[in-house]
Amino acid sequence: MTKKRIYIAYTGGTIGMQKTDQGYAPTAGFLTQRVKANPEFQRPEMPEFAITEYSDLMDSANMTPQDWQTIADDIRDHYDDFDGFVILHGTDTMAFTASALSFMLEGLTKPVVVTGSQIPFAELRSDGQHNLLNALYLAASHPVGEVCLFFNNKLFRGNRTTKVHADGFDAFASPNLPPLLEAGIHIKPSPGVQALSASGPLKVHPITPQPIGVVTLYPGIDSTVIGNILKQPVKALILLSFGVGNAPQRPELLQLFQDARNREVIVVNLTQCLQGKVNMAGYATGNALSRAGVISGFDMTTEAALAKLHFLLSQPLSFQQRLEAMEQSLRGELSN
Ligand SMILES: NC(=O)C[C@H](N)C(=O)O
Repeated sequence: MTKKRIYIAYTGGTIGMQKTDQGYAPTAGFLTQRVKANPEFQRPEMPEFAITEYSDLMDSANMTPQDWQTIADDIRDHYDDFDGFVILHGTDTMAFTASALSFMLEGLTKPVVVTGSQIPFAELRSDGQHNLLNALYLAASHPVGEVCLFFNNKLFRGNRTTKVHADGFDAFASPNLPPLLEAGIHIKPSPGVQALSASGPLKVHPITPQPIGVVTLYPGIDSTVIGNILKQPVKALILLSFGVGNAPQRPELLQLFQDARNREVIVVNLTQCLQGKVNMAGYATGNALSRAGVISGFDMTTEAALAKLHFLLSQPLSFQQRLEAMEQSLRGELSN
């Protein structure tokens, strides 16, 4: 049987870092050489793979929407020649990149698995070898046609993930959707969780930087704080509200949201709780937001909503079309 071929795009992150005087930083050539020399990656059960190391290896804290575009274009350029894709990426903004790629890659029928590590590949007790080995193996043996994130034995839908641990191996969670697969002694799907199924062809959408505000509500927050964010040239605001989508019911605050809507600024309501979804019909304090033109983000993560807003604002759509798309599931990113 011919072996599957997987394309590895190495963008940077701790997985390939070495210690420097200023702390960990990526080093050109180092990870690629270590992976190729590691016999585990050459086992007969493993797929063939090719590694492309990006010229500007980065700590993912430095990633921008232009970098999301570079990765998406790279996948497009190699799409026909490979059976699946593994993106090696820093963990800090991995959930943002996985979310952005999910929107940019429409009609995906091959797996794109984003992974990385908390300890560099070359160090003692690194989770890098384990994560990369599993990501490669799953991309070849369990080919789901969607953008996933693999970390610590779980394959998640990428746009459902969030980084929840700064220094533990269990760094990612998918609070509102169980993992697609869990890799224990056996590799098992989660009951009731269906992978996405597109029929292709692949279409890569452009994404450009967009001015988007994010504000976390807190008791007694002054309306001018929010008013000032809305005064900037923002095109959208993510409101991280209380509970099922509640905010202080103050006339001047509600007026700010109404004015934003009239100026065609998208205001999306997400809950600041880790789990559960926005329901603005639940309480008068949430209902007032919806009457002021705030739309629901349901159970999207902040990362998914931020990436989706970038995506929608980068497409030639009307304000109304963007509002509607925000409240619909485009790539399995929300349940409404
Ligand atoms: N574990 C990591 O990869 C963290 C690193 N700062 C990054 O995001 O690139």
